Formats: sequence, C-alpha cells, structure tokens
Amino acid sequence: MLAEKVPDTPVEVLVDLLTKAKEIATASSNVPKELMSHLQKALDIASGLDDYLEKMTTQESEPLAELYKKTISHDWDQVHKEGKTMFRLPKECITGHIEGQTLKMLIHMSQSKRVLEIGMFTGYGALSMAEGLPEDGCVTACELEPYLKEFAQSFFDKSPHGKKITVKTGPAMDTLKELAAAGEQFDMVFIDADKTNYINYYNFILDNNLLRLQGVICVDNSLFKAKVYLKDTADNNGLALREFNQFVSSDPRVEQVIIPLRDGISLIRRVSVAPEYSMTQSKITDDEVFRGVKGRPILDRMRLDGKVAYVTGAGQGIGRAFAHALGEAGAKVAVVDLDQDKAEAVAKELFLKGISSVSITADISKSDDVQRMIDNIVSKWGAIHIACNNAGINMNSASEDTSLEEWDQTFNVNLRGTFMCCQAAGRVMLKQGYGKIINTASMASLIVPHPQKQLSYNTSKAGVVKLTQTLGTEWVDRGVRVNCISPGIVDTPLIHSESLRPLVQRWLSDIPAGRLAQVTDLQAAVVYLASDASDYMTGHNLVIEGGQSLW
Ligand SMILES: C[S@@+](CC[C@H](N)C(=O)[O-])C[C@H]1O[C@@H](n2cnc3c(N)ncnc32)[C@H](O)[C@@H]1O
Repeated sequence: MLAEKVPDTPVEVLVDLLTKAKEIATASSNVPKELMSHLQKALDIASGLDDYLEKMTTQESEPLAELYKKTISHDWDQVHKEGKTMFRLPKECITGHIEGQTLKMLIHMSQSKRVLEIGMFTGYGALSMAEGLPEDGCVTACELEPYLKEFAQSFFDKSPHGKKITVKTGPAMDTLKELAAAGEQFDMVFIDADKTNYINYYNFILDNNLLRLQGVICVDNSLFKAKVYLKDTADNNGLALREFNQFVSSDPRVEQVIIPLRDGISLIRRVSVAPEYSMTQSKITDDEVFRGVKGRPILDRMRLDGKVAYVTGAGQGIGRAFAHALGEAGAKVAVVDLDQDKAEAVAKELFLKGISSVSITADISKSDDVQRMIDNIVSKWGAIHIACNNAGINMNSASEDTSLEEWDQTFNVNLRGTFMCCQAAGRVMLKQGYGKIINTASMASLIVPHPQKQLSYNTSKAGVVKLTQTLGTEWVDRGVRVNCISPGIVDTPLIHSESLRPLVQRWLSDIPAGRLAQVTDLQAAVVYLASDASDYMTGHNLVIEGGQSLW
C-alpha cells in the first residue's frame, strides 16, 4: 500500500495499524522476539490478502481496464474546481477489479436480466454487470452528477456491452420514484451511493416492488472500514451503515449475508412480501400458487436434478433428443441402444455438456438384455427414477401380405419389449415408491396414417397406449406414473429413405401445422412427464402431431 493512501477497508485499516505497531516495536529495544514475529506474520497475512485476490481473480476486459485507468488518472479536484461536478469526487469511489468481477459473477449466478445501480460514478460496476448480462439484459444506472454520465458514456460506447446500460441523472430517489411509477421491476439492485440514504433506497425498493421476489440487493461498503462494529464510531456514514445492517438483519422480508470482501458487500435476497402487505394492501393470497409448490416456481419444478434416467433407442432420432433433454434438465442419463457405437457417441455428447451419462448396449426384445440394463443402472447410480421406453421399429406391407415374421418382430420390440422394460423398471420404482415411466407410442395409435401400409406398427403402438393406461392406473397409488408420448411424423433420417421420401408432400397436406415434427418439438414433453410438475398425470397419451390427428 502507498504511504499516503487512506485506508478504505477493514483490511487496509488493519494493515495501517499493524504497520504503525511494527514501527513502534522496531524502535523499541525491549520487545520480545516472539511478539515481533507474530506482528510480522499478522502484517504479512493482512497485507497480502488484497494482492492475492487481485492476482487470482479473472482479469478484467480491456474496456474495463481502460475505464479504471482513466478514472484513477483523472483530475477530479480540478473538475470540481471548474464547477463541472457538484461534489468533489474521490477516485477511490470506483468499484474496481475484484468487486466488478464479483458483481458480474452474481449476475451470472442469479441469471438476472434487469439490473438497477444506485450510484454509478464512472460506470465500472455498471459495465462489469452489463458484461455478465445476456444480450437482452439491461442496467439502469442512477447518478447524481451529469458530468459522470458523459464521462462513462464514452467508455460504454467502446464496449459491446455498453448498449445494455441506460444512465439516469439526478438524485437517485427521484429516479426510483419515476421507475416505480412506470411499473419497472428489477432482478438485482446494486446500492453504492450516499450512505445515509441507503435505508431510504432499500425501503422504497421493497415497498414499491422495484425488486422482484427472490431478487437480490447488493450493498457496497456495508462494513464501512469496520466502523459498523467498532464501539467508538462517531462518523455519520459508519453509524448510518450500522443502523442499516441492523435493520436489514431483522427484516422478515429478506435474508442477508455480509461478505467481508473489500469494504464489505451485503447480499440481501427478497424472500417474501411483508405480512401486513399480504393481508391488507393488495389482497395477496400467499399460497402455493403464489410462492410455488414447496417454494419452487414452475420452471424449477420441471428440473430433474438428482434423478436417474434411461432412454432406450437413444443412439439417434427421438431417443437422442430425449436423452439430451433429460440431461439438460439435470438428470443422470443411461443411453441405451442396440448399436454400441451410437450409444457411446450420444453418451459422450452428454458428457461434453457436463451431464453424467453411461452407454449401455441392449436389445430390448430380449429379457436378459432388459434385466442387465436395469441392473447396470441400479448398481451404478443406486436408483431409477425415469424410464424412457422409446426403442421401436417400423415395417411397411399391405395387410394381406404381412408376414407373421414382420408381425412378430414388430410386436417383439414395440410392445413385448416395451412391456418388459416397464416391468423391470417398474419393479425397481415400486420398491422406491417413486418413478416416471414414459413410453413412446405414436399418432398411429389414434389414426391410420396413410398412404403407407403398416398394420403391425399401428396395432403395436395402439397396444403401447393400452399398456400405458393399464400400468398408469395400476401403479399410481404406489408412486409410479406411466404416460406415453405419441409423436406425429418426425423428420428423422428414416423418412428420407427412397421408399418414404415421395410420401412427404402427401403427409404435409394432412398436417395443419404445415410441417413435419422435429425431434426438438418433443423434448419439453418428456421433461414435463419426467418431472414432479406432472405428478397428477398418469395413463395419458400425450399427442404431439401438429394437429394431424384432428383432420
Ligand atoms: C461510491 S461511488 C459509486 C461507484 C460505482 N458504483 C462504481 O462502480 O464505480 C458513489 C456515486 O454515487 C453518486 N451519488 C451520491 N449521492 C447520490 C444521489 N443522491 N443520487 C444519485 N447518485 C448519487 C456519486 O455522485 C458517486 O458517483
């Protein structure tokens, strides 16, 4: 630390005091060696911390580095003397590298899109947060001094993220009132302006719903050089922050933690509306619809974190799309296919996306293979929560010519195989008292697709629906739900075969949606059926065919 620098954080105060103590100790002849050594160690620990954090934190972007350099070298005293700013602005106001990266990380972690900053200065925090936002995210930055808007804007213009920032000049409280009147709301608020007003900003934000439920307020300088807890504090700002921290810590609307980074950053999450607000002001019904079942909003309820799934026929087409979808939603996925190379390739795709996966080669028309598949999964992951019985085959022939061989082969995979998978997975799930079975049926269970002739396929898929309905009602009181998905005509390599290609135009004229289904059109359905959000659904045939069965 430079000798003339005023200590700005608890650690800098410590370093200052320890340096002074060491000077006294060094000048004194009768200081015990051990005390001197402890003093030196304490000084090393305290003085090394900020440097170490600085070095270990990801480097800032070039526009941020330039903004920092220009802010530090700007003559703020001169600017003030010339009457360009109302107040003398100390350059140490700037948020800086470590805090900037912290804010950016918080934006990522909270997946915030709309951010409010109170006290922008030269825009270091605003630009750091903008870097963490998605393309359609925005930062509204409040700043008292119009001079700073101009100063910051030239740097924002140099960054690809600058266009996400809108600066509002004037007293922040006026801007807050404007934003509230316009019905604006934010996911995250960063308060870093006049300390004595923190409590007013905070209350206004919560009272006027400028922060959404579960949104986060970050407050800078909440340790205020340790003055918030030192007994002899007389400083107005220190006392204001002490009172502010105390107020927030006992406010039932929020949860708070103070991170002792730099001068302290409070993280305050809005967990509820005030009890009196819910009772009187707006007649809010504080039930599971309002707060989510077990506090989980609907998209969270579709997450599959911690769940174990398998998908048969996952080496390609619909099964591959199902495996990706379940994995993206958080499940571990066993990729099962007759073709070992294909199963391995898909398992590797999942692994690359950070999804726990395993490949299993199995022919689901063979009972030994089915049992081996189930045993492998249970011995690897200890459970099966989601069974996606998707493998199937399709052969075409006029019914008068359909051979028993074609009939048997189709039924062995599509119906008998699906039954064996349901039964083997079902036994595990019934023991667990929980499970989701999702069978792939087909629109052919409802209508007779034409002009191709596929008697055995159509009847086997109608059988899959009845299998699903029967199991779905038989097992639901023991926690196992069984549903099926009936896709329409899916655009897979299969239908581009020479024999089927000429039929595509014909099919298109039968589909109200005007196009074939893509495998991605089916992904949300499998996640929904695999998740707790669909717990009341069982024995259902979820038809996804662009309206084809209705024409
Ligand atoms: C600590 S600095 C903010 C640092 C900034 N967050 C950054 O990332 O570098 C505080 C800023 O708040 C502004 N400010 C102070 N009182 C204000 C008020 N009542 N309304 C709006 N801005 C205010 C000051 O002009 C100053 O630029």
